[in-house]
Amino acid sequence: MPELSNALLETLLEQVRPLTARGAVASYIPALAEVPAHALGIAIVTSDGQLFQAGDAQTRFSVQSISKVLSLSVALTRYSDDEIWQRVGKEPSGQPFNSLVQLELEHGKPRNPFINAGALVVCDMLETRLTAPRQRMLEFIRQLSGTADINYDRHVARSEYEHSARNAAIAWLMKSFGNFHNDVSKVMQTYFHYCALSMNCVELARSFVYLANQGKAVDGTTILTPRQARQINALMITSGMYDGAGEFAWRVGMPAKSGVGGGIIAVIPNKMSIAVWSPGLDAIGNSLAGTAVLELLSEQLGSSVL
Ligand SMILES: NC(=O)CC[C@H](N)C(=O)O
Repeated sequence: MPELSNALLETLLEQVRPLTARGAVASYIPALAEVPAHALGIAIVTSDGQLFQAGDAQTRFSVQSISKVLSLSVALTRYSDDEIWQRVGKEPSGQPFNSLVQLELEHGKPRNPFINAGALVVCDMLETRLTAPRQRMLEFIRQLSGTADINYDRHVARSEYEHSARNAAIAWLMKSFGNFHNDVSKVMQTYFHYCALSMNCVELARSFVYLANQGKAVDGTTILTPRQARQINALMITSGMYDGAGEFAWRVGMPAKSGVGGGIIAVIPNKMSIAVWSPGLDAIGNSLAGTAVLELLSEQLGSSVL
């Protein structure tokens, strides 16, 4: 296995760079379409704290659905397992991330916490038990990343709120089944702010080390139990890439979570956390070049979980 180095990561980025021209930047949230389409970055933080990076690893972008892992993690510290899993499932959806069809058929219980419906239920739970859920998330991510100036991109959050018909439909449908307890627009605002967290690859890779390190953050603090960290990794393998989870597992073989901002966070348990960013998306909404970099990396390292 080759040694990890910044030079190795540079080489991988150069190999996939042509793909940055092929993906489509998300435009259904207008503010997301304003990003530089050809950006490409990667950062790795190993479980013993080494950092490797290449390309646009220090440019912040909208983490979008990567935040669904963070909100679930906070929920796991405030709710018992039973309370969470009676309201949201653990199965892959096989459907687009913002689909309504399955939700109607399954009586308002989302398949998993990593599709929009599931994350909205998790935000609804946080709204019930936290006095200031937005502030709590900022404190959480600042602690995980060791970076005090991480913030929400209010322009992106507002843009999402102005184009929220589908998420609102999802939330109201769940409310009609009794699986949504708080005010819909209040919870959506929290959800959109979480999606609008603005972070770079280095900050993301550092933050998600807790999933590679059995629940312990970079600074050694316990965030989750080893069992909870393993369970989140399991959910990421089966549902982190939406209806592309099977293809992604086949190509890359790592637990991962994508966002329509073009970021992907991936984990090799007990070894490292990896953040990649390239805004061009495939038809499912996963970063095209980002997936390709992770595929090359897993081949190069000969190391994945599968
Ligand atoms: N896949 C994503 O990143 C989707 C998140 C986005 N904020 C939405 O709700 O549609």
